[in-house]
Amino acid sequence: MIELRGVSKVYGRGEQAVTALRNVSLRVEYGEIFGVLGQSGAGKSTLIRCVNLLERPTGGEVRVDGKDMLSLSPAALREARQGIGMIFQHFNLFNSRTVAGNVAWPLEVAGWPRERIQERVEELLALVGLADKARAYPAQLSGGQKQRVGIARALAPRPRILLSDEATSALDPETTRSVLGLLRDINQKLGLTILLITHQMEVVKSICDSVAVLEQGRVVEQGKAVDLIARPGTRLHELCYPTPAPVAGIAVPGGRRVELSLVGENSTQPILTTLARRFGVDAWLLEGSMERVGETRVGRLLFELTGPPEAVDGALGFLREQGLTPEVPRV
Ligand SMILES: Nc1ncnc2c1ncn2[C@@H]1O[C@H](COP(=O)(O)OP(=O)(O)OP(=O)(O)O)[C@@H](O)[C@H]1O
Repeated sequence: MIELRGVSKVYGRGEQAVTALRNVSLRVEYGEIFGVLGQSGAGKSTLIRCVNLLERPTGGEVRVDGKDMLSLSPAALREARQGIGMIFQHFNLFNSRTVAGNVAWPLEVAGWPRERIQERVEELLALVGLADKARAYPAQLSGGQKQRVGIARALAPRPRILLSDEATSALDPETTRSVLGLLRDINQKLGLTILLITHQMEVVKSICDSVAVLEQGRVVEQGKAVDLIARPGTRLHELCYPTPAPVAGIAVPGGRRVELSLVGENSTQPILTTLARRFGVDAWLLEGSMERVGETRVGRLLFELTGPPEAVDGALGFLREQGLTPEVPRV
């Protein structure tokens, strides 16, 4: 488990001082994939580097597996870092080493015997689907393959935690999907806790269990990804479903605008026809989508209801009874 409590980070001093993190608190549970989403300059890299102390926070507390990282001796910190792997946007591979040599590197540094290293490297290359590339050099690999080597190298010393610093930002959408699939796979197979930073909503939607939104060094929202995405009014919901200008301009005369989030089982009900049949209202669909957030189906419908006011009220009451909490947003 990773816990940041009131972490701040200021680079430089006096007039040159830049505050990168302001009183950041977050908690990553064992075995989950936790995403930190933010725009460029929000402080994401600083935050993730504060976990393994590649950056030392200016204030606050960093706990990893219950250990107070800031109070560790240099030797104890080196040992703690063995339990925390890291992968990077630009892979950071050694170009003069083969794929196998790159994966072996942390094990050589840790003093593993040669035969065990070879065995472990073979196991890892099989895990990331690169068993046939052991003797290739990074220059001979695609971006996705390079990131797989990065992942194998990070996993070599059997860490319990993996930090991912924009690991898919330099990859095309299809390769991104396959690398994210691999991360989800190792998360499930190895019970690895993953903390990742990203500016891509797609990354959050496809693999994150929990998420924190970082803006100007502050966590402005934190929780389960599905809950935040499905709840109108949250930052994540707005980022997922920005109301397009043409829809904002449409108004059905006398209509009540309704935004409905459908999660899990609710997403499989014929909700609009039910409203029409039971209450005699008309539903004018403005926008709708249905997608997956992790393993859960999440849908969103934006529509206007028309009909006698009692019928429309009845329809809204029915939606509330179903636990669908219709929100009526501003037009
Ligand atoms: N070593 C440093 N010295 C001074 N300022 C820094 C340093 N590293 C980062 N900063 C500043 O801290 C703020 C947060 O930077 P950080 O790199 O953590 O953000 P980020 O969200 O990761 O951005 P990006 O997505 O562009 O990498 C920025 O204003 C940046 O200019």
